[in-house]
Amino acid sequence: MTGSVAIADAGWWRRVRILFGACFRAAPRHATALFACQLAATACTLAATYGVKVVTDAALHAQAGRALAAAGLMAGATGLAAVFGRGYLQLTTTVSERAGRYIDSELMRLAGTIPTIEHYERPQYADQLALIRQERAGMAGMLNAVVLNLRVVVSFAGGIAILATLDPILALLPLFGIPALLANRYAAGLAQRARERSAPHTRLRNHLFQTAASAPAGKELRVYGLLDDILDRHRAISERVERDARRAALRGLAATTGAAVVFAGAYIAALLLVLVAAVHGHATAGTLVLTLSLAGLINAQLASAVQYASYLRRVLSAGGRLAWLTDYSRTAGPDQERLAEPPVRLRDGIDLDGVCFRYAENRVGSPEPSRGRLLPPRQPGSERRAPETDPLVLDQITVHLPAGAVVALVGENGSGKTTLVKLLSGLYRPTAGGIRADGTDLATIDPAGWQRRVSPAFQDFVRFEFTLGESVGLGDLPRAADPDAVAAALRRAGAGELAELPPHGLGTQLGTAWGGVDLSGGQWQKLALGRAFMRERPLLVVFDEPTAALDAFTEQALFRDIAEATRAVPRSERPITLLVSHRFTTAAMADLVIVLDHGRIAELGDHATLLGNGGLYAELHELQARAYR
Ligand SMILES: Nc1ncnc2c1ncn2[C@@H]1O[C@H](COP(=O)(O)OP(=O)(O)OP(=O)(O)O)[C@@H](O)[C@H]1O
Repeated sequence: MTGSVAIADAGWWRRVRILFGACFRAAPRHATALFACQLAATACTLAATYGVKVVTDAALHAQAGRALAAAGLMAGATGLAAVFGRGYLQLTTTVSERAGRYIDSELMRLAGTIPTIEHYERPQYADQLALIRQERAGMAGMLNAVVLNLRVVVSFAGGIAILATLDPILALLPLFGIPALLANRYAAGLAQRARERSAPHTRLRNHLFQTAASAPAGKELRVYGLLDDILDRHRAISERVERDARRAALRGLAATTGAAVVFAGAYIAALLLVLVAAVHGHATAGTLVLTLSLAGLINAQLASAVQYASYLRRVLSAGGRLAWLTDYSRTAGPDQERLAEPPVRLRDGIDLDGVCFRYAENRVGSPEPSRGRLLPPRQPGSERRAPETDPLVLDQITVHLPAGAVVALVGENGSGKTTLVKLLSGLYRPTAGGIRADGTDLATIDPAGWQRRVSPAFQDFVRFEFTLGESVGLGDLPRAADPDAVAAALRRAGAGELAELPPHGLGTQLGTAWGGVDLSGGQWQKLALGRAFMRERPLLVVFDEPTAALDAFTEQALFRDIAEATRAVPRSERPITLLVSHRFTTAAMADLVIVLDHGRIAELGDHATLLGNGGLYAELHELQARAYR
């Protein structure tokens, strides 16, 4: 394990390389042309500025030919600067769009390749991701930011060189711009820190907005009359964010205004110097006009430098987050070289050996190792540091899940069933203890490989608003476009009739937001079940209450079919089937029932034995049976 990963770990040079790499990889020709255009435009602007002196002096000395030629060259240089400037703008748009697309895919890839899901629940990680999403458009402007700063540097250097030829003292003028640059750096730092401080509040504000503006929450908002409450919360949190940003902006403004006054004083002094020299005949009128133009150019560049330097800083700090995410996704995953492939078939089964789990690091307010740092998930062999005070959600779970068995997991709300399912699916790693598949520790098996051999139907399944066929076919991407495979999976999920859903059967678009069809809660659940049936040779099939929206009889029939279909396959070919349900008719079909109570195994055995024991299982069974009588 490489330890914690911090934003500050990514040096400036690395950030530049990452973002430059994105721009040049996304649009190599356009990026090169963009550079050339901006440099050419800058050179033309400087040439046109110097032309002012030549034209003025030639006119005053009645050198009409020289004045006309210089004016013609000036006009040409100005025209060319405008053409290059337009070309530059066009190229900037193209490069930014393509680099933005490239960075978006990179972000999706990085966030999605971390094999476990613990990081999604860590506040610090969520804040960083929210900031990355906010700043991702800015990252694509890296090339633009560099080129604009380069233009400022070239204009400055050119301006100084020309001023030095007029009077060496005038070359000192740009030095008075340094306080402005420092003040800008200070102001940008203040604004950045304010943004980082506000990240959790901004995230909450976005959540409130999404809640108030999204369709799924619409029903409860109306029925419970929650809108005003949400608006109040949104207003309060927004004011807090804005107050912090305003305070930082005011302090920054005070610093940059002071620095601007310093430059204005130097500007006036330079003009007086040339004016006095002109009055005494030591400088020509052309020199005076050129000094005026150059001082104006430098002043404009200075204002731009302040803006562009802060733009570059922002882009680079966003680049730092991208570098952080790159490192985080690399260190969060296990060492690929030491990983084994999952077994082809389970011969013995899955053993849980003293498995403990706590969500310690994910809790809001859990101690941070250090500012801005995140601990990657535990690697094999290293114990996670979790405060002893945090409750264990799973405590000393030791059980053997025999190969080919149908196992039911029952227990009251919050007893740890879903958590156990996620551990078995390789989405979390145990805080202590181990899980072994045919004797091999899951921590040493490639998590992505293991997850490819798990067929899950989760309680909080996703409603993929694609076509109906795609929504089911996603369960096994290589066969996603095979209508026979999709229809068969739907039949196994007890939803064969959905294959004929009007108007286009499997080709029917789902989701009214896309002009498609909406399904009932139960139908959406059956699609999620269908996805779980797509995989051909899973080692573990998990149904984590995917039938909560189905009536008891449908659920019973469905699980009976699943159990029968499983048992029809030779035992050596069967996956382990894990059923999580609150209905005891379902548990009765299992070979083995695990009763969880407050994260511990309360009872273990088959339905008949557990009923005979007269323990928690029998008690809950009796309660439910009474409710149905
Ligand atoms: N992401 C999380 N972060 C922190 N705590 C969590 C998280 N998910 C679950 N918990 C806690 O872990 C405990 C077990 O939750 P789990 O979802 O595993 O229970 P369950 O038996 O599946 O419940 P249910 O029957 O209601 O689905 C609960 O106390 C819950 O509050």
